[in-house]
Amino acid sequence: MTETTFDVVVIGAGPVGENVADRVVQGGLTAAIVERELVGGECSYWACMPTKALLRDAAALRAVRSLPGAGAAVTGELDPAAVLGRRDEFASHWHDDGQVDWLRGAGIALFRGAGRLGASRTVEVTDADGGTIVLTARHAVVVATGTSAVVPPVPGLADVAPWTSREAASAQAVPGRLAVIGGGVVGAEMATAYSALGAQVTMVARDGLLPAAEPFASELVAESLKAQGVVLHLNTQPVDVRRDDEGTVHVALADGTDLTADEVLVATGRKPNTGDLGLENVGLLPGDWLAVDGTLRVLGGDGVPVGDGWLYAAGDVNHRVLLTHQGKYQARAVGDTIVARATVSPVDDAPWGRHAATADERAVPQVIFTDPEIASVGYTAAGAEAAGLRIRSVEYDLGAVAGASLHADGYTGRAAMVVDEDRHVVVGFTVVGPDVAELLHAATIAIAGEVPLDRLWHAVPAYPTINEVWLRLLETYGRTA
Ligand SMILES: Cc1cc2nc3c(=O)[nH]c(=O)nc-3n(C[C@H](O)[C@H](O)[C@H](O)COP(=O)(O)OP(=O)(O)OC[C@H]3O[C@@H](n4cnc5c(N)ncnc54)[C@H](O)[C@@H]3O)c2cc1C
Ligand SMILES: NC(=O)c1ccc[n+]([C@@H]2O[C@H](COP(=O)([O-])OP(=O)(O)OC[C@H]3O[C@@H](n4cnc5c(N)ncnc54)[C@H](O)[C@@H]3O)[C@@H](O)[C@H]2O)c1
Repeated sequence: MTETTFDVVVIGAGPVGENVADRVVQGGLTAAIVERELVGGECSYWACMPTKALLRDAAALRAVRSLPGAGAAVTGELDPAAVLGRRDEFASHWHDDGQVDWLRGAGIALFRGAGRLGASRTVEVTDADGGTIVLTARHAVVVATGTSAVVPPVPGLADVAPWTSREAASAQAVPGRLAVIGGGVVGAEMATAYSALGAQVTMVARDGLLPAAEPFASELVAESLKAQGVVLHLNTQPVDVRRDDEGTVHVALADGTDLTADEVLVATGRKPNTGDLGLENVGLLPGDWLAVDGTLRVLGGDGVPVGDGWLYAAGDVNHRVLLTHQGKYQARAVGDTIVARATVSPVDDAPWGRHAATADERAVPQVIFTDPEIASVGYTAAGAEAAGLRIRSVEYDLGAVAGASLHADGYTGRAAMVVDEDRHVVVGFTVVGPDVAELLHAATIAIAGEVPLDRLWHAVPAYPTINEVWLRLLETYGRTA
């Protein structure tokens, strides 16, 4: 007979659900995971990995072409079919056998089907044939069901079979003309990728390009996209969309412009996968984001944990941070918390404690893989001021750093360091430029470690690396002691 009672039941086998289940099993509990599509989730098949595979070849080509000797060795153009083929490998050809093997090896029971919350501590799983099974959790149910793309209610848009991030990540051919609606991270990365793959790309960015980034970083990406031939329509939005008999999509914008394209990508944000999760059975509204407390227990409308605190939510679905690495960080914290509570051990949920996901508020790193790349962690200057911090922000021209000028001819980039003037620690860092992604972790450590500025002077960057920008930023700020 199939076992149906486990210490922990996790709904959603994306990167976050997998890590929660693994963590509780490592802590000595039993775990089941419920998945309605592919084990590995959005990130593995339709988000992080395939989109970065779409971007990587063009980035490598740009790097080579920025050097006269190496550039002379490049005699051909990017091969889109080879790029798409390598992307297919990174998406495991949309098969999850490898991840299922990993679950088995980790001692996690997999139930394929859609999970719905039932009465206290139960999850009903409905498989593809309509069969159902009810799982019971002794200690906790964790919702890690992620998000889906939002398609805004623009007249005609839903009828033209628009691409969402899923189609952009998994397309088997490059369209001749691609219209991108949305100037956020998905829109900017996919405009970069498809433009390099040969599409004529038009972007509609209602709130400007990458509005959450430092303005100098967004501006450099906008300039670069334009230089690549991408047409940007900023601060306007589509008001009507239709596809004609020849298959061409017509997008009418609020400013009176009419665009034409072969495909239209909608990249206007995400909604939580909670519409059919049985939230009504625990007193919550279907379709809502799941609000959580400091240990990621789901809160009811009264701000009190649902039931006696048996329901948790981690990853995108709790709306804290929509990034894989941050969701996996939450997974480690929530997994350890569930084990601690199950074994009646102390829970350390004080800031930076083992069971608190404090970095979600203060030290979230992100790399946007545009050309140039934007790497940031913590606050932007505007974000810090909005949070009420007394800050000073200093900037430095990255092209003036010896390591950067060596890295590529005509290297263009910029960095900013946001300092909390009351505590003399770095609370934000942004760098934009070619190949800056791998620079980021030093800043993450400085912010999460709250390293005093005086001590940062003793963290000497090697010469001649791009990391010397740290020294230049400190010199621009000036010594405090
Ligand atoms: C195009 C794109 C590119 C991105 N690139 C990056 C990047 O480079 N770096 C980064 O850090 N983040 C990136 N992200 C964000 C990243 O994909 C998410 O933060 C991450 O996938 C969240 O993980 P998760 O486990 O919470 O949810 P998901 O990965 O969405 O997994 C949730 C899983 O739950 C399953 N599920 C949902 N409902 C049910 C149910 N009722 N029953 C059973 N199973 C269910 C789903 O099928 C899915 O497998 C990107 C996002 C997009 C859209
Ligand atoms: N490299 C990475 O880390 C990476 C890559 C891709 C996605 N992600 C994550 O995925 C999440 C989703 O990304 P996203 O780009 O879909 O969302 P987003 O929230 O970053 O951007 C959506 C954009 O769409 C615009 N918009 C909304 N409605 C619109 C309309 N009707 N017309 C025109 N524009 C409209 C908004 O102004 C906004 O700038 C992000 O939170 C991001 O963290 C991360």
